[in-house]
Amino acid sequence: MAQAVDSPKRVLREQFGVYSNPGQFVIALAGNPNVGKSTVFNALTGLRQHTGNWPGKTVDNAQGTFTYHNKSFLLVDLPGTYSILAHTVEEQIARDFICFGCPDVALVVVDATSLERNLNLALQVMEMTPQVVVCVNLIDEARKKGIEVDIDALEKELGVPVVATAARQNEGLDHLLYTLHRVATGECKTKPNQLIYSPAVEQAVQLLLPGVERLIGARLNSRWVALRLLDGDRAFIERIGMHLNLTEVSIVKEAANR
Ligand SMILES: Nc1nc2c(ncn2[C@@H]2O[C@H](COP(=O)(O)OP(=O)(O)OP(=O)(O)O)[C@@H](O)[C@H]2O)c(=O)[nH]1
Ligand SMILES: [Mg+2]
Repeated sequence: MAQAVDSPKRVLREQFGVYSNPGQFVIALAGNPNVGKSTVFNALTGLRQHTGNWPGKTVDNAQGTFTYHNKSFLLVDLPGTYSILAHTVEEQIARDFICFGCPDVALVVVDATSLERNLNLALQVMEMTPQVVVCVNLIDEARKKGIEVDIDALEKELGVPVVATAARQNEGLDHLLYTLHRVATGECKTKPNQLIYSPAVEQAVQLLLPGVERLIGARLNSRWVALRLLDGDRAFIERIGMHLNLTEVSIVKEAANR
C-alpha cells in the first residue's frame, strides 16, 4: 500500500536520477551558495561531499542516506541558488528538483549572518510547498559578529519549523533530525505564511486560478503556477509545461478561457 501511494512521486524523482526506496523519505537540501548545505549533508549522511570556501562547488544532485527512528531518509544535496528564477545551469538543477522532483521535505539552509538575502529563497520555496524546514546555519559566525537570531520569532513569522545549527561543529544537528522526521512523517503540520502581493497582482492571480486549477489539478500548487505565469519568465513557464506535459500556449489559453 505504501508503495502504491508514493510511486507517482518516485517516478517524478527518477527523472532527476533520484531513486528512492518505497517508504523512504526524500529531503532536498536547498539554499544560497556557500551557506553550508554540503556540510549539513556530510554531517547527516557521513559522506564526504566536497565543501570549500567558495561558491558554486556543488554542481550536481549528490545523494546520501541516513536512518532516524527506524525511518530511512534520502538526502539530495543541491547546488546553491539565489532564486527559483534560475540563471545558471547549476541553479536550474537545484530549482527543477525542488519544483518538480517532489521531495517530501525541502530543507532550506540559510546563512545566519545574512538572513534577509537568504530568506528570499526560503519564501519562494514556501510558496510552492508547505513541506519546508528552515535551517539557520553558521550560527557560530553570527554569534561572533554579535548577531542574535530569534529562532522562535522567525518560526512564527514563517509558519514552518526553524532550527539553528553550526554544521561544521555538529551543533544543532540532533534537533534538525528530530524536526525533519516530524515534518516528513506528518507529525508536525507546517503552515507557511504566504506572501500577499499588491492588489493588482492578487486580482490577476484570482483571474488565472480557476483555469490553472482545472488544467493541472493537484499536480502543482495552482497559486504558485499562476504567479509564475505572471512573472512571464518564458523558459520557466515552458519548463512547467514540460513537467505537466502541456505547452505554454495551452496553459495560457486555458487560463484565459476559465
Ligand atoms: N563557521 C562555520 N563554517 C561553516 C559552517 N557550515 C559550513 N561552514 C563552512 O562554510 C564553507 C561552505 O560550506 P559548504 O558546505 O561547501 O557550502 P554549500 O552551501 O554546500 O556551498 P555550494 O555548494 O557552493 O552552494 C565551508 O568552508 C564550510 O566548512 C558552520 O556552521 N560554521
Ligand atoms: Mg555544496
